[in-house]
Amino acid sequence: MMKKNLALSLQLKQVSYAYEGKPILHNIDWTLQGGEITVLLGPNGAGKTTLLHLLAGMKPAQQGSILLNQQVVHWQDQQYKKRIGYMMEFPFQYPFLTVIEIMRLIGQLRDVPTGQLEESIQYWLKHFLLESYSNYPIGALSQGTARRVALASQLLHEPDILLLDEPTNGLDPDQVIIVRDTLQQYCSRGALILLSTHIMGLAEKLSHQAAILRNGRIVYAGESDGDLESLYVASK
Ligand SMILES: Nc1ncnc2c1ncn2[C@@H]1O[C@H](COP(=O)(O)OP(=O)(O)OP(=O)(O)O)[C@@H](O)[C@H]1O
Repeated sequence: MMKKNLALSLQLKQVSYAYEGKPILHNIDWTLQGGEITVLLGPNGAGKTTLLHLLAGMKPAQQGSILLNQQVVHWQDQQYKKRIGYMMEFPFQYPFLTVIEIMRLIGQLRDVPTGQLEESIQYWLKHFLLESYSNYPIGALSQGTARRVALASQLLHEPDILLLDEPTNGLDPDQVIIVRDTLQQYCSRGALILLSTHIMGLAEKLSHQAAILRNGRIVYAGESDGDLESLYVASK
């Protein structure tokens, strides 16, 4: 069993968010810890992606704040962003770039030194069985392959906070296992991992902590060693 990394925490304090006046997240109070995988569950439209956007610094919280190790972080803080890997639900907007091109681009944007970047790219390509696709355009890949590229791309700068929006969508069972094992290994180094998923089996196998978001409110947050599905149903 991995150890908690008490030196790393991410906290939402009274965070609210609305789209065009329509409230989506309501006064969220929630703390995530390094060395743990936390899973975020909730029905379609509950606000999971919006919450991940706020943690990734893609947009500012309209009320409340986000704290890294008890210090408030500004949503555009570049030092904060360098510590984050964010695998989005629909990750790639550049279908004509090849796998290696997109990985280089993302690594460069994250300031990974060139030599280290090439080494890291080769490591993760091999790890996710992607070597034979390195010169394929992203747009020519299956959904599952593209998602593995997306995850590999977010690990190049070795972030200690990893946010993942439905990371196993479109993956076959073998690939789900590779992703699961990768996240467990990565977490055991002390990283903080938060993923949203609709797949209860994955959530139960993978996570240490779980939260259930319904209508923009966290209705459960705690350890996920029990029967998450029953908890989920009971939280309606
Ligand atoms: N850019 C936007 N403008 C207006 N409304 C939005 C925008 N993005 C999301 N919403 C709305 O906010 C609500 C929450 O969306 P969000 O994507 O955060 O939910 P989710 O829990 O991730 O859903 P899913 O499980 O379907 O991915 C939804 O009602 C959605 O329609």
